[in-house]
Amino acid sequence: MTNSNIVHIDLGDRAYDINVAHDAIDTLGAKLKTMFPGARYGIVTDENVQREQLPRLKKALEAEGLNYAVVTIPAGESSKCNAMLNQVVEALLAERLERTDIIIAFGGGVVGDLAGFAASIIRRGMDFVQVPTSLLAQVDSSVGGKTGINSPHGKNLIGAFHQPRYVAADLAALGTLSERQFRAGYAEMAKYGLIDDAKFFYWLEENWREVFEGGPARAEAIAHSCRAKARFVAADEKEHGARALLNLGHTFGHAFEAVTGYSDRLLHGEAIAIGMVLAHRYSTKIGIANGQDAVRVTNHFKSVGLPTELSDIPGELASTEELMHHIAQDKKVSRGALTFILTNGVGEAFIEKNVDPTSISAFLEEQRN
Ligand SMILES: NC(=O)c1ccc[n+]([C@@H]2O[C@H](COP(=O)([O-])OP(=O)(O)OC[C@H]3O[C@@H](n4cnc5c(N)ncnc54)[C@H](O)[C@@H]3O)[C@@H](O)[C@H]2O)c1
Ligand SMILES: O=C(O)C(=O)C[C@@H](O)[C@H](O)[C@H](O)COP(=O)(O)O
Ligand SMILES: [Zn+2]
Repeated sequence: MTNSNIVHIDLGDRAYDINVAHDAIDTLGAKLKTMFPGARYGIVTDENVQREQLPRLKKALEAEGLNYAVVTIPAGESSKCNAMLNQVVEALLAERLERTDIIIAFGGGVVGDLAGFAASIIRRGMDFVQVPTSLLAQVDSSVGGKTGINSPHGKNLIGAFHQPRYVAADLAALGTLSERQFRAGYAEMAKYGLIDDAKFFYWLEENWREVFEGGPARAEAIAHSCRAKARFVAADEKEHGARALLNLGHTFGHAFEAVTGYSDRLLHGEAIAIGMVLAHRYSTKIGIANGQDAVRVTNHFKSVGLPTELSDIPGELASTEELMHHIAQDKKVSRGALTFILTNGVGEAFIEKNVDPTSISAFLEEQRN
């Protein structure tokens, strides 16, 4: 792992940088002033981030004389919905932001996905900047241009690819994030190791305590994750191929989020942790992975305090039939056939098309017991 804190996303005329630094918010005003001379800013944030981190961002913008308006949404996954999208769009229009002004998504993945989608449709498309303040958003959602909202029909079913112009991942902002939210983000970080970087997963097994504590190990792990995501996005921006590997654990996980009502009963990262364990177990069941890796992943996630079992999902679990109903709405479904990200072992994930739904349903039934 290198020490560079600027990660470049190589996307031709849509290329941009991620600045991973302790002062990424404090230096943002000067950066924006250079990138977007004369622009006004529409900051979209949630109530927690407004309370804990907005004063820093305001100070950075005011120091450069930048003009801004703030739109605040309730915190949590339930805000990633059509009604809130509408409110945010109307609020930004009421501020008379012009097409050449800039939207700033200031918060976790919920704010990033929602504000990014709003930016993609307001005045047929405005530029936006991501300022991710949760671990999950810093290592995953702020990078790559997937924006959108949930539908009662399924997770992230309404959205657009819309790349940010810049990402400021401020390490100091993580100081006010709760431990549960940090753990949820850690699941997406570990995902990069499980996909194609076994060395990184083994490193995390050894160093996760330091990553949780903060300091150089955390900074290194976040920058490493951004470089991994940058590689997948640059190679396959709109998920025609290898980018689907970033969906490891998500076909199961998104169904768990849907049946728990997109609520804080189960956070996205928690759902994905269970989903990744299940992807390893299913791969073992069909004889393509050795069961030791499924146990290894389960044990690591248990050590950090992440859920790994269907029984870890709070409340009464929906029927297998209902879970399969949501799995059938996955965006990777094509001509009615399921696609899953399966694995030959840690760091050896691959895309499997034409997965038999009855086999997944039987597997989920087994996992309930
Ligand atoms: N677009 C993508 O590529 C992508 C990738 C992964 C996940 N996602 C999406 O991201 C969302 C999850 O993101 P998330 O885990 O960041 O959830 P989130 O946005 O709900 O943030 C988690 C919680 O932490 C709070 N918070 C955030 N930063 C804080 C800080 N610095 N101090 C105090 N509190 C803080 C928020 O208010 C919220 O309550 C899901 O909707 C998921 O689908 C998108
Ligand atoms: O960036 C991607 O590509 C991902 O799949 C990252 C995922 O962690 C993220 O949860 C994403 O929002 C899922 O995308 P979806 O297309 O399955 O909704
Ligand atoms: Zn995810």
